Amino acid sequence: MLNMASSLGSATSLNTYESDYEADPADNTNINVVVRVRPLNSKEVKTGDEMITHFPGNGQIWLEPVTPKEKPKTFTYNVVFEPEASQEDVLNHSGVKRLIDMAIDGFSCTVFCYGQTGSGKTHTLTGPPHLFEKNPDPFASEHGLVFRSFLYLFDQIQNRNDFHFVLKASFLEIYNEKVIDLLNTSRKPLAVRWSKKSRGFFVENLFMVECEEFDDLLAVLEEGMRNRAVGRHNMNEYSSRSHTILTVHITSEQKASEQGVFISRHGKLNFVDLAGSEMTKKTHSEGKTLEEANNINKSLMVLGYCIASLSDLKKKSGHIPYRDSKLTKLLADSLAGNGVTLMIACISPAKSNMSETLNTLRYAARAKRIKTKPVVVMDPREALIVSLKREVGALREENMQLREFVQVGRPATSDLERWQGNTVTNGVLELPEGIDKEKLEQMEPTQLIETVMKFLSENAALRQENWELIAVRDLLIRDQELVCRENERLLRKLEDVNNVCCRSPIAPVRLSYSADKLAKSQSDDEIASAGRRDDENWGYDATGPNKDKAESPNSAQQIPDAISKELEKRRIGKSGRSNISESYKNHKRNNSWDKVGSRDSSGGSLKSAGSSDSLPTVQGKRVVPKEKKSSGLN
Ligand SMILES: Nc1ncnc2c1ncn2[C@@H]1O[C@H](COP(=O)(O)OP(=O)(O)OP(=O)(O)O)[C@@H](O)[C@H]1O
Repeated sequence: MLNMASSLGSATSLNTYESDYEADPADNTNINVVVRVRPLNSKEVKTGDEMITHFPGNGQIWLEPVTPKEKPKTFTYNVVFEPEASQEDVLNHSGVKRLIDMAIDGFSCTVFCYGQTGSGKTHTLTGPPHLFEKNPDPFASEHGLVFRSFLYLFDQIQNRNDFHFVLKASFLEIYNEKVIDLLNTSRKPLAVRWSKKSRGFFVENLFMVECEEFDDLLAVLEEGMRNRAVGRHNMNEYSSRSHTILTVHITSEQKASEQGVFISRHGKLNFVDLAGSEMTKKTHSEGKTLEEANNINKSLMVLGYCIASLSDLKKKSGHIPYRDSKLTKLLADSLAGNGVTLMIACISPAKSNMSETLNTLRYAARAKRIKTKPVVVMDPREALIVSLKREVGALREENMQLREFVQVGRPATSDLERWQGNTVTNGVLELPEGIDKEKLEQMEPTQLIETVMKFLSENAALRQENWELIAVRDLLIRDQELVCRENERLLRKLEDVNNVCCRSPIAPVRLSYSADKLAKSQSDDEIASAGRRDDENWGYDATGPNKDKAESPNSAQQIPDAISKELEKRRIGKSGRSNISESYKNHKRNNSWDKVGSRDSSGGSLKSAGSSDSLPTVQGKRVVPKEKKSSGLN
């Protein structure tokens, strides 16, 4: 494979290309441009034409200067395919596989071949025309990118078991500025119209063939290839006299819920074989061929203007003359819209074609600067609801985490199921019970607005609830810090008291035990329980002197004042804790959480959170989560 290594094998050019494709498709993406150089043809070899193309690697190509005074002209692209590159190399290294993957995911993708007449555009896309005559051999090594892409497409589709795919194909040509359906033998010109809905041009009444199997797609390719306009001129035996667009529409449906709700995406894969620009003097065109050549050159010129304007940032916001030709109308979306585009610039290596080759390389360099903004094609209503549901899902997740943090408890299982049943998994909308996709499509605009409004208000309510929960969480954190500080202070004091008591002859030895115990208790809960133990030890009830103190060896009267004071303070600490419980009681909720708390007797329930089923106060304000408003779609 002669110089393949220097271009294809050069990791930089390939890696650069592939990393471009791996970028987030939602970001602006440049049109990817690769160059394919055909070998010298027999005529050129016979006339002793020289090769002027050189391949230094890294996606570079340079052309020998015609005169010694001139400098060599160097261009850089994503990949350069040298004359020895095979059809399989083009499939594997042009980035077309990535394009097919994206089309399956719902993007609109286009591969187009550009170049002078006889430079190898048709050869690259479909292979030589004889492949489609009589009984085509499906295993011929000359099959081009389209055939190989179909195989790859079917392979990929078969690997995606969770999707249901519907493939439809159309094949048209633009011949002398008329759009002809290549799958309809009547050859009646079709109109190109603007669709308000899709905000793009489309061909009216274009025949679409549903393709269940690979053979169906192949049949479309063969039929179109047989019907397209081909002519003969001085530079090409089988010269395409028209631009052709073969489109595979890929509709994927993914099951989104057990209720039989599906989310559908509409990807598209266009293969555009442009007719070659020609110098009529060189091709010796006349009569019909001359008229064809003029039309071809005119539409390519408009395409050139569009590409030049789109690649120039200053002009991009201005007028782009898409409407000046049928070709640019139909390619508008691929060039600057929501699509992903790959341009294969085909060139001849011969010195005799130097000026055309230079033109093609300049054209390609300009196209490389164009950015598109790929988006997945989805029903706008579905897309809006998917994004709202995703937001609701995120808020609910946050809400649950916050509830757990403030120990309010998880929502009831039934609530959880209801929520989870309506979340968005892997970008897929799970529509609520009772609403199916068909219903959604039939919804009146007012009904749809109502639905969206419900989602919005639910989002707002959840957000509000989350804010309140955050406030409660912060309060609890502050409270916990205070209790900890109080703890430490008490421990220090108790140690002091212990020291004093140890020195005193009336001090009970057990005090040091209490102090040790307390030193171990870090949390406020432990303080409370340690307090109880001490109280028992001392025969002292936290709420007052023990009734049975007479029976106790350590009556209240025996407690030194300092210790009594400390214990009193401890009750303050305890009451600090119980203040929170009190405020929980004060703010008993009247929403579904109540039920959760009362129903759930496990660790996360309201009861376990301070033996109360109410919420705390924040700066004297009641913190009561808004009663959960159901959107009706949950
Ligand atoms: N990479 C290649 N390897 C071998 N032969 C090639 C290659 N590219 C082109 N050819 C041959 O060169 C000739 C012209 O190619 P092709 O018809 O594909 O050119 P084209 O650019 O489509 O021309 P036109 O614009 O006139 O339709 C064909 O015979 C084709 O088989």
